[in-house]
Amino acid sequence: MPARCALASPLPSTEGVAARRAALAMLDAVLRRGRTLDSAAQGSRGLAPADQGLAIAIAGEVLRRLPDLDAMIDSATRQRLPDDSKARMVLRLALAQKIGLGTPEHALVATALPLVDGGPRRLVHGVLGTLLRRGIDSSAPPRLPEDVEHRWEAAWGADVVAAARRQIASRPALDLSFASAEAATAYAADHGGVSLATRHVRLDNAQAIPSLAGFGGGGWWVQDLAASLPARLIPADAADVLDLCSAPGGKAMQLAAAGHRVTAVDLAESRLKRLSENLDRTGLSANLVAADALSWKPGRQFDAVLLDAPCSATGTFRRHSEVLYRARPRVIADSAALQSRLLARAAEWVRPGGTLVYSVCSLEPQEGEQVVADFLARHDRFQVGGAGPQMPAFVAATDRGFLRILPGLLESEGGLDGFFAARLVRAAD
Ligand SMILES: C[S@@+](CC[C@H](N)C(=O)[O-])C[C@H]1O[C@@H](n2cnc3c(N)ncnc32)[C@H](O)[C@@H]1O
Repeated sequence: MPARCALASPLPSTEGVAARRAALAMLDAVLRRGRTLDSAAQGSRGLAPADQGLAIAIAGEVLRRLPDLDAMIDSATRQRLPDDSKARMVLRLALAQKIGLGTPEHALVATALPLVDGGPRRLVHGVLGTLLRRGIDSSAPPRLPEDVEHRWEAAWGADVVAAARRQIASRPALDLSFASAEAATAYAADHGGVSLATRHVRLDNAQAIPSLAGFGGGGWWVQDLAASLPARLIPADAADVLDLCSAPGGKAMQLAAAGHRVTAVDLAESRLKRLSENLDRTGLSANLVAADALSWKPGRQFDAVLLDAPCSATGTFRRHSEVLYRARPRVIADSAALQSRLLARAAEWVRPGGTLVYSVCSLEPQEGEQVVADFLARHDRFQVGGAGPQMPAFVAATDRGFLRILPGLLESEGGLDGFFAARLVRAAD
């Protein structure tokens, strides 16, 4: 039997309320105003670090479990609460803490009710009490939003959707990319990590990144293993490489560490500043250019061009679950249109016989396979080049020669972000 909640006497303390209030503000910014959780969290910088961390954790749990939380709430109300009503938001917050953070029931009630003071306090109290008394079964992995499940099932099949549900429920491992292969192997051995590819180490720990061994030394940077794959498509002998849409620079650092001469272009000055700081920390170098890739003219062609285009980022749904709510069909279509323009532009800077790599951290075929298929239909001097010799063995090219990383791959090792990449080779003149 589930424990009964002492609903008649919620704790009088306001301890923990500030964190919940901040979580509420973050969710409002994300769900109503389309912000990312990272940027919404900037608004709570005045909080004590522990409270801010708790607020982000609670908001993250809500975003991971929203469809299930809403189904629970709807099962306990006679009239459906509007999606953006405060009562629904506060109930989501409380239930997510119960399921995802194991918060005791008396603390849930005590921290939920002050959030609706002067508002629907009785309603929230009643619904929460009903649900807690009924008992919350969270044994099944969370469902993704219905439209996303339909879209991904049509594109990738039911098994991939089931794997995505399992992935969103679990905390992703931390992947580090290293400047040197030897350093990665030694780090994995010394710090209990696993190396799943050259220059890669996966750590299964939740330490803050700056407190990890070697952070100050700059021998590594944080980069999901899937995000490290596109740079591995650049041929080792390409001396002069253009990295378009480069910031914050995970791929630029890989390229610089592999010995390529890198020109890194990005539109956003603030993000280029982060790239510059990342290069400083790692002791790597690249020529940085703040420019719009759609209009910038480099004045020469390159041995290889990497275009890691802006996208819906739905492949990062494990760590940034809000992407599932932002990636509406219109957003995906607009994004695909921009990607097509950027890819056509990038192709102009590839020398005859050179390589063009296109990538997106998206699970939408419209932004991956479709963009490249449309490009190839209009650019007969480019052909698909396949996975190439630097790819880890667990990655196989698809029938069309593309790389497509889906939920379920390496699941027992902790999985990867969803990703798409294609290596295109320009015919020699
Ligand atoms: C997916 S992120 C790139 C991540 C980066 N390649 C890395 O490995 O860290 C996309 C980047 O494209 C940049 N961007 C968007 N539109 C652009 C444009 N028209 N020209 C240049 N950069 C652009 C954004 O500022 C953003 O930094």
